[in-house]
Amino acid sequence: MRLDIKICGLKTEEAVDRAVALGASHIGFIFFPKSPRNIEPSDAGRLAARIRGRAKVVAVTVDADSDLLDEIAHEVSPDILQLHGKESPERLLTVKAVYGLPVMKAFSVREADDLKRIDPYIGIADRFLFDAKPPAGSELPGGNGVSFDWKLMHLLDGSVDYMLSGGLNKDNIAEAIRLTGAPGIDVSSGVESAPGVKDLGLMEAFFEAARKAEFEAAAGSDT
Ligand SMILES: O=C(O)c1ccccc1NCC(=O)[C@H](O)[C@H](O)COP(=O)(O)O
Repeated sequence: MRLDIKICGLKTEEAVDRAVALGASHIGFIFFPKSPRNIEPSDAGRLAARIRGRAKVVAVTVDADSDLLDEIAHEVSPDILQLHGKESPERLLTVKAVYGLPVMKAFSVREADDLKRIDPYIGIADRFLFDAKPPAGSELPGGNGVSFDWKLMHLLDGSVDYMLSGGLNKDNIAEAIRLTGAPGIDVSSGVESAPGVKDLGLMEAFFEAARKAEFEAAAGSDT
């Protein structure tokens, strides 16, 4: 299976076009006003229209109310909703029923016990995203550019579908793929020159490193 690569927090036509040209499977838009990557639903809708059908459009929200989700559904027509707050399993069931969309539930991880928190969501979330815990004082639940101990992923049941996230960049992605065998990876600040500003050169280097590591992992598993 080809490795899924999600680039998150895009705000410009140039960045969206390049990410898809580089082979991004998922493009994430952030709907969280405190984030430097926040985007208005109408602007995200225009960017999403450029790439529809070529990459999955992911709407990232944090404990969003129904008004915001309605607006996103109407303006953006995302393929996937990423819930990056403290949404309960019941909230996921409601969101899935109302919008008829797959849901990727984000969890922050520091230690083994953090992975147990997914148990009530199994069979409800369509996919998980494992991110690092935000540093003390951060107002953002994601996009902090910090990693967690990737070896913890070995504790997961092999049937759990997930994206590995948190502090990934061109220099560490090969090791992250090698250690985890993750089916998907997600990056935001590791391909930025400043908070919220995507760097096309860093994006290219990230893809190159990730695809090389993917190839090497596949070659290794054949021998
Ligand atoms: O990126 C943000 O600003 C953000 C804000 C609020 C909730 C989620 C957010 N990002 C979600 C993502 O999927 C990021 O790609 C993920 O946290 C990894 O970010 P990074 O460590 O910067 O690569």
